[in-house]
Amino acid sequence: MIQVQYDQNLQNLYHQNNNDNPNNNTNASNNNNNNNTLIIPSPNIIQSKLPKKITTTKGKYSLTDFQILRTLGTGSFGRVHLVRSVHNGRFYAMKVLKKAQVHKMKQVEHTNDERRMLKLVEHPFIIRMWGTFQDIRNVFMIMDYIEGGELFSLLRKSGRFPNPVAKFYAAEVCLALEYLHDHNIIYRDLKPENILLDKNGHIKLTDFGFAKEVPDVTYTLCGTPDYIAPEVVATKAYNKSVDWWSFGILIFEMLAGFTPFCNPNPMKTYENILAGNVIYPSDFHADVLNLLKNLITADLSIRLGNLQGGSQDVKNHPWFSEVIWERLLNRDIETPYEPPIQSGIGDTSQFDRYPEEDLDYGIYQGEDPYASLFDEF
Ligand SMILES: Nc1ncnc2c1ncn2[C@@H]1O[C@H](COP(=O)(O)OP(=O)(O)OP(=O)(O)O)[C@@H](O)[C@H]1O
Repeated sequence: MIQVQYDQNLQNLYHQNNNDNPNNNTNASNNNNNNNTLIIPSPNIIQSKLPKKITTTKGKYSLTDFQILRTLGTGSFGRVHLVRSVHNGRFYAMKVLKKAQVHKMKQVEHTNDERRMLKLVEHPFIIRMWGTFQDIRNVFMIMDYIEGGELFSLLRKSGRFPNPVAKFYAAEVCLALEYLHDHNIIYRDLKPENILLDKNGHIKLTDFGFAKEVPDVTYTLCGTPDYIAPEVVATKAYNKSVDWWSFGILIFEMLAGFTPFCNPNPMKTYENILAGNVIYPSDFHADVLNLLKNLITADLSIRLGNLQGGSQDVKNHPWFSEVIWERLLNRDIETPYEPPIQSGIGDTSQFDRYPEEDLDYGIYQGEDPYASLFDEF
């Protein structure tokens, strides 16, 4: 395990004097008791809350605009490459999904959802997408290149994070989730692998492969076993509350170095989730213990984030009492860790090496049996 140096003081994140904090809710410790109203999902389909941007980047870019440099990560349906624009010399991440694989795994709808949502969301802690295109075999998404690597890698190198460091990352994730939920988007795949660190050490949520615009409830079983909420495992109707469950698992993992229901066999993991017994390490701070007990709970009438106060209940929890949310949102704070990278040169030192394979990109002639499925790309 490598010793990672953090700035644990995080002076800009926290108030020296709690009275200064406009968000400091002195009743915060009671928030679970006072607001324990379950938000009943509306049966009516409500209007999309996503911004109505008319700009479309379809057709604006093509493969010839980019030089492919190396693989940054692989996924179930393709891979993500570091690429360089031949026009402006800047680096981008290009996610490539194989149409045949996406179709075979019944992920066509999720892939179109991912494109649609990434095109529309705009938030400091969410990845930005610039454009998409396709050839006969693949669909391509061009995103900002986030040089600092995955939070997952930092966590594995560190073993676990000190309380203030975990709190910093959790607070930024909380703002990203709040934004998505305000726009009726459930993220559904929160985990350290999908949280990237930018060159300054701020988070960027990536991989919207399971994100969905859901005004009320949905049923699809998706996510990553260790992080899936019990109502999803039990194939019940669920809503945004599943992200707050995963948020609890994320905080637990950052502080403990492992997830609470982990088992090498995913079926056992699901059994553990349904049984719901969490053994908390004895060194967990009382505040975070209280927060986690109100996030990692199958009881939706007490799960924080799902109550009348929504995300505000989470932000007002005593564990977050020092956080100045406006400054955090403005990135006007010191981060606990700055990835050791040289900015602007496409430094990939924070990413694992993946075997490179022959690429079948850029073929436009021939039969494309999936052409009609990816119209928007
Ligand atoms: N914008 C980016 N900048 C830098 N690296 C990225 C970026 N997007 C993705 N990556 C890297 O590629 C990996 C895979 O990306 P992503 O999770 O989006 O692919 P996926 O095919 O949906 O994966 P999975 O099947 O695991 O869901 C990420 O974990 C990350 O390491």
